[in-house]
Amino acid sequence: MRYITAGESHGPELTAIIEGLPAGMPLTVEDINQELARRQVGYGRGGRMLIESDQVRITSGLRHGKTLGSPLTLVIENKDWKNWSKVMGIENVPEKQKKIRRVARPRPGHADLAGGMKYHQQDLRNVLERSSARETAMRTAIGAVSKKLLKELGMEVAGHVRILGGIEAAVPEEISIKEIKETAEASDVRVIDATVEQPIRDLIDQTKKKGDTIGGVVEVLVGGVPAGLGSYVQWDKKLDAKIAQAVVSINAFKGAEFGVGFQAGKLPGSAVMDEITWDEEDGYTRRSNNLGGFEGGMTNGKSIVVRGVMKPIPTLYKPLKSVDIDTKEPYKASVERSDSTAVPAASVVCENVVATVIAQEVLEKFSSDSFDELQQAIADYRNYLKNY
Ligand SMILES: Cc1cc2nc3c(=O)[nH]c(=O)nc-3n(C[C@H](O)[C@H](O)[C@H](O)COP(=O)(O)O)c2cc1C
Ligand SMILES: C=C(O[C@@H]1CC(C(=O)O)=C[C@@H](OP(=O)(O)O)[C@H]1O)C(=O)O
Repeated sequence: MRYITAGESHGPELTAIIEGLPAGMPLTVEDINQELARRQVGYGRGGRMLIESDQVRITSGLRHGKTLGSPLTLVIENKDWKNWSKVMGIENVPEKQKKIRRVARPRPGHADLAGGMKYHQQDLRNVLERSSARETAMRTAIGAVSKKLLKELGMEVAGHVRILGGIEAAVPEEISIKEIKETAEASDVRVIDATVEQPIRDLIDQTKKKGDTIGGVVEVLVGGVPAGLGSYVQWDKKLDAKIAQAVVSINAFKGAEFGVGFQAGKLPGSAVMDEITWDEEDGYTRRSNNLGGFEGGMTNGKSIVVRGVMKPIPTLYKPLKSVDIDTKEPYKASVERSDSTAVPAASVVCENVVATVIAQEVLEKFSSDSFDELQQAIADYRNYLKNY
């Protein structure tokens, strides 16, 4: 399965084409819209989320609720476009009506300056329009399709906020598929929970008042994943590495860790490796899951546990020092309307990019021209693993 996304933050719409889905997979617009709505939650977001109410339109690849195996095209309208059409000027705008809203004072932490240098742009709006995290709405839509595929094959993906601006949330010690199912069912609540808690709201309010921003850590859990997805035979076949790339590709994400993660650098081997056991019912298993479900770049049958760290939002209402690219004089950075924090939304994005990578891996490993063929192949493989 491969895909490409397109669209500017204040352009008319976001688009994606996904190719390589099996034919005959059940899918509805609601499966995707539900996920898009989850991404829009969270206290601390700016005015844009009041304008958008993301809904997908499917324009190819689906017929009467089932995929056709042909490219699936997804479209999400930017409601804000109507306020920006004269600034964006995609269609011919008469000279007199043109608006520019040029950005010439790059924001530290954003793509503005490096992007302007690289693409020879003197209006940094030409950079920020595409580098904006608006694009994560479409990656969430693609993830929703992936999640649907995984769910039909017995794999659950859930995500939640672990840390927001230094305030920590609790998680279950041992993670099993049952717990992930519960987490998935409760995940809307848990995603919202992180910011409905008064101390966190207070922190966001205070931060906003100071003109500052906050980041955090999100966690994604994937249960029901069979052992043997990914491979050790070549560096670019390692599934944990592919997931790490997907996580760090989310705007503002600066790192990924699995299981005990960076703590592994401080712990003895006895507290990190997951001892192997066997029983009649399940075959091989482990009592612990310190390695987050990966050994040798392959899933080992335990739940995948991956965390990503999101830096604070770079646009500050109390702007940081920057330089005007015309005069080279020191100036405060430009301020575009902005979020104070977007960690709860980003946890939904993280779930969805992880789901996409796993779905791609499943489709690569198993016969998948048709969905029933894929279901059979996974059932046979699970049976094989049990008897190994
Ligand atoms: C859901 C989400 C919402 C975001 N909202 C904003 C925002 O309102 N203002 C802003 O400056 N950055 C925002 N960001 C972060 C920037 O898009 C990001 O920092 C920027 O593109 C530079 O990329 P980098 O941080 O990965 O280097 C958001 C990120 C995500 C995931
Ligand atoms: C539009 C979204 O996030 C945007 C991401 C973003 C950025 O710089 O990354 C800046 C803001 O855009 P605007 O300037 O239009 O308010 C956010 O609202 C979204 O999440 O759908």
